[in-house]
Amino acid sequence: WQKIEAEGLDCDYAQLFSKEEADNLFQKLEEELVYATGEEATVQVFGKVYSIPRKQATYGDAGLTYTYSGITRMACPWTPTLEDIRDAVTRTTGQTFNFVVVNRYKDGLDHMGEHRDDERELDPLCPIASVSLGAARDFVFRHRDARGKMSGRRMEPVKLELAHGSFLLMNPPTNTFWYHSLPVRKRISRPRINLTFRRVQRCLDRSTMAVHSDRYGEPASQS
Ligand SMILES: O=C(O)CCC(=O)C(=O)O
Ligand SMILES: [Fe+2]
Repeated sequence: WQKIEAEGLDCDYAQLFSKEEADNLFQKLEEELVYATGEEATVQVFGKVYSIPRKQATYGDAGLTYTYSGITRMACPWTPTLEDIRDAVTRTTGQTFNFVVVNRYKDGLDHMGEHRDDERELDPLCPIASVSLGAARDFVFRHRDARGKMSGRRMEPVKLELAHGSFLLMNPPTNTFWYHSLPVRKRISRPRINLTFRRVQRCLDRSTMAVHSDRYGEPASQS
């Protein structure tokens, strides 16, 4: 295990699967997973609709939904491979998860803009567990007070590479103080699948849900 720490940032990183296991899981997920299309493959930013620069799917326990960037996603029922990975993550962390967000990046042009996973329906005490399969990609954390020209503080971003078969545990309060992104990397031609296991609380009053506007994918720094 590798501990990744900064002020308000607390993560653990490890190689969870061997290359053979990870190859096998990637292949099975390519066969099993169905990605969102239509309105579910879009985000809304200040009322404008954008398609996301990657493919996305949500799986989890029956009846769970998850709202971000103005769109409510229904959980599809767990697939056998997602259950296997979820159970491996639970054995490693001692935490249970009822939901997973899947992101598939077809190559280095697909990316995810800077955001926090701070939706109201997430259990704030539960870490977010991120499993990466396929092409290794850079992952960047930036402190909320060190974003943009007018930022009050100079704090170095925290950068790491998420390898094939790797596991990143983002512990509280990381998601309160740090934004994260998966920047464009033009030289990468192979696909990557990322799974973020979460604990979602049921039946939140809609009026208490945060509406998010910063996840649609830009700006992304270039390699
Ligand atoms: O692909 C990744 O590693 C990041 C995914 C992510 O941040 C998210 O799903 O919220
Ligand atoms: Fe995220």
